[in-house]
Formats: sequence, C-alpha cells, structure tokens
Amino acid sequence: MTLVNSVRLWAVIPAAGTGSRFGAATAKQYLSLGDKSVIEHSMSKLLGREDIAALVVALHPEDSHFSSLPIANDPRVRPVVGGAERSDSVELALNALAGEAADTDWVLVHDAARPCVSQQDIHTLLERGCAHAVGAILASPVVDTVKRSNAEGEIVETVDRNNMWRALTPQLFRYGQLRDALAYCREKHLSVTDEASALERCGQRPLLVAASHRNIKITYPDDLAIAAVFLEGEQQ
Ligand SMILES: Nc1ccn([C@@H]2O[C@H](COP(=O)(O)OP(=O)(O)OP(=O)(O)O)[C@@H](O)[C@H]2O)c(=O)n1
Ligand SMILES: C[C@](O)(CO)[C@H](O)COP(=O)(O)O
Repeated sequence: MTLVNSVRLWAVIPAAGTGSRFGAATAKQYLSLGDKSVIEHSMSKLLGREDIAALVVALHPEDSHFSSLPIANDPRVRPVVGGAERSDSVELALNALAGEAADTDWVLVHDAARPCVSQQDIHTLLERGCAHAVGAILASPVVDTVKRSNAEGEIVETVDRNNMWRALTPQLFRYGQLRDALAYCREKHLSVTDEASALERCGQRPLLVAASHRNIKITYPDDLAIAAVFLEGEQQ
C-alpha cells in the first residue's frame, strides 16, 4: 500500500469495554493469551506496520491495567479515556487526533478483543480500502443457515444468507468522514455497532474485504482457548 502525497495512516483501538458477556473479574482484553495479554496481541498486529503514525487506545475511565503493560511505553501509543459505548470510545480516540490528523488521512479501527487478525488481512484491507471511494472493512461471509426468531425463541423465518456478511475489524475510513459520521449518529441517537454502520447511516457504501475466519472476537470464555490455538499456529 502506498499512501500518496502527505496522506497519513492512524490507528484506533477501542479497549474501554468491561467484557460483561465474558464474565471474568478482569476485563477480557487484559487476560493472558500465550506470552502476552489479548490487547497486546491486537495492538502488536497494528504496530507491526511502520506506516501507522500513531495508535490511540481508548481505555475505561477506571482502567488500572494498561499503564503497566510494556506496550504502553511504545512511542506511537497514546492512551485516552473511552466512553459508554464502543462508538463513543472510537469518537473520543479520533478527537485526540484533532489538529494533527487531516480529514483525508486514513484511520484503521481495530477491536482490542480481536487478537488473531493477520498481517496479511490488514495489508489486503489497506490495499483495497485506500483504493475505494469510502473505505473498507474486513468481513466474513455467513456460512450457517440463519433464522429469525420471535420473542418465545421460535423460528419465524429462515433468512436468505446470500450476500450476508459478518463485520470484523480492522475497519478503514477517512479520518474526517468517520469523525463526522460518528458525530451525526450520536446527535441523532442512531445505534452504531461498528464504524461502517455510521458511514452507512450517512448513505455511504463501504467495501467488504473477505478475511480469515481466524479473526474472532473474544466474547465468551471458549473464544480465548480458540484464539490460543490460532495464535500458536501463527508462530509456526
Ligand atoms: N464502551 C466501550 C465498549 C466496548 N469497547 C471496546 O470495543 C471492542 C468490542 O466490544 P465488545 O467485544 O462488545 O467488548 P465489551 O463491551 O467489553 O464486551 P461486552 O459487550 O460483553 O460487555 C472491545 O475491544 C471493547 O473493549 C470500548 O472501547 N468502549
Ligand atoms: C465492531 C464489531 O467487532 C464488528 O463485529 C462488533 O460490532 C462489536 O460489537 P459488540 O456488540 O461491541 O460486540
């Protein structure tokens, strides 16, 4: 990927969640996964790229773990306090780059809870996303039969899975466009569970880039064991 003229690449890691579905005493991003914590794996995947100017990590207001991690001393890492929702955390991280990032610069947003993203998928996302008018996200085609239920948990229909994708991260957008889209959704009280949905709410059509099925989000305890197997495979 070659960035033209003075366009720069920034990274944001939302890491202010509490991991309520995981249910551990410590937020899931700080749990051990092989030789380091989940968040260190996720951050290292981005910091492995020299073209990232800085990485802003959004932390919970009561976070007491991050500052003791070796990666907190990386000169490109900038911690900020995140918000109540993931989208608030991303917006606050983008605000921390105001005055430094240009509207046309690119930003990669990646969940702290996705430690298994591959360098190859990040590379492909950048190649294809920077060539697209809006930007792009890593995604995975739905492979199971999909059902819609009623409130009683009964099946009311089988949903056509053609053209259905699961959204993953990183997601790549222009700094100014992402900032404005998130602000618009916040002001209008529109639900936004990923960056692409904010852009979609503004009438944009980001590109889907097929990614490895290994790029799981640590959500439930079983995911940690699966991620450990995937990361072990990476080192071989
Ligand atoms: N207010 C929030 C909520 C989530 N996140 C981050 O967004 C990513 C994806 O969110 P998710 O997997 O839902 O994490 P949690 O919110 O921690 O989990 P849960 O929904 O189970 O509580 C995680 O890296 C999480 O730390 C964040 O930065 N700010
Ligand atoms: C951004 C994300 O990981 C894409 O799948 C997902 O939307 C995060 O959602 P969550 O509800 O915070 O787990």
